[in-house]
Amino acid sequence: MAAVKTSTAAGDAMISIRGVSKSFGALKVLDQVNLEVARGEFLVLLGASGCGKSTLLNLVSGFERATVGSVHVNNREVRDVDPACGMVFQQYALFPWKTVRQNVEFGLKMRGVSRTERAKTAQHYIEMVGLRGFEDSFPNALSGGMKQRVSIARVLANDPDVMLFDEPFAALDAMTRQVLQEQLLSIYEKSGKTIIFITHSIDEALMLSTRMIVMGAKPGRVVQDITNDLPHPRAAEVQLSPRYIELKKSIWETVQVEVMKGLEHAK
Ligand SMILES: Nc1ncnc2c1ncn2[C@@H]1O[C@H](COP(=O)(O)OP(=O)(O)OP(=O)(O)O)[C@@H](O)[C@H]1O
Repeated sequence: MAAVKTSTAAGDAMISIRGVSKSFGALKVLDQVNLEVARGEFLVLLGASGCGKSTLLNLVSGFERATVGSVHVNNREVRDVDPACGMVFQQYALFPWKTVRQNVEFGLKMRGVSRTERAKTAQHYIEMVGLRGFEDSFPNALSGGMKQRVSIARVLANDPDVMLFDEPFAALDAMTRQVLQEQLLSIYEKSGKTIIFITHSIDEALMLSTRMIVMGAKPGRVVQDITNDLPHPRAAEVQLSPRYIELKKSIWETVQVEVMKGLEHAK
């Protein structure tokens, strides 16, 4: 699959997190995180609840600033909310008073893209996520899975360098989740976007990623960095392969140790 091409060669990092620590008052949430994400990589962040995954994503998107260290996206230091990054949240964050088309067009309208051009772009992405026929529907008439597809189309329409996903499928039922995983995978394989994706599901991480980071807690830091070399294009059958099971076992052991440590701390 030509678009799935990552490189960690110096200077080719799309995202550079350098010596980043983050505290909220007295609480140190991240400690000395160093992470380079290559252009076209699909990086999944795993780790116990509260280890700082969302905080790390918020630092990349510019919603938060590091206490120490710096974050660069496409060679530019992140100092504010950055249009180079598109974010998809667990809760859909759609405008309830706008139709599907208006939601998808929103960022383009803000950037002054002409009416014809944005209608064309919105239609392209609405169809890509399988929502043809729902252009004029309002969010409250859509299922959770459909709303999440609108969120994905909206981010894609803005054509960001980086797409950030904070547990986007966590609230969905298992079947819808699998369909959306397959759609996202196919979009990734075609677009070659750089992605950081948070999940609590090791299977979701293995299905989607090219690389997985397990974070430890208190304070949050990187404890395991694994390349996911399962071949693309991926389908559900990959879960039966010996390599899948080997990778799953390795991650599971680390995640389990970190979760147990978290529970000990909480006593
Ligand atoms: N704005 C904030 N102010 C104060 N504390 C915060 C803030 N944002 C996050 N925290 C704290 O930082 C820690 C890490 O939170 P974060 O949401 O990054 O973890 P997480 O790994 O994404 O958790 P989960 O998997 O449960 O979503 C938590 O203890 C949280 O309470």
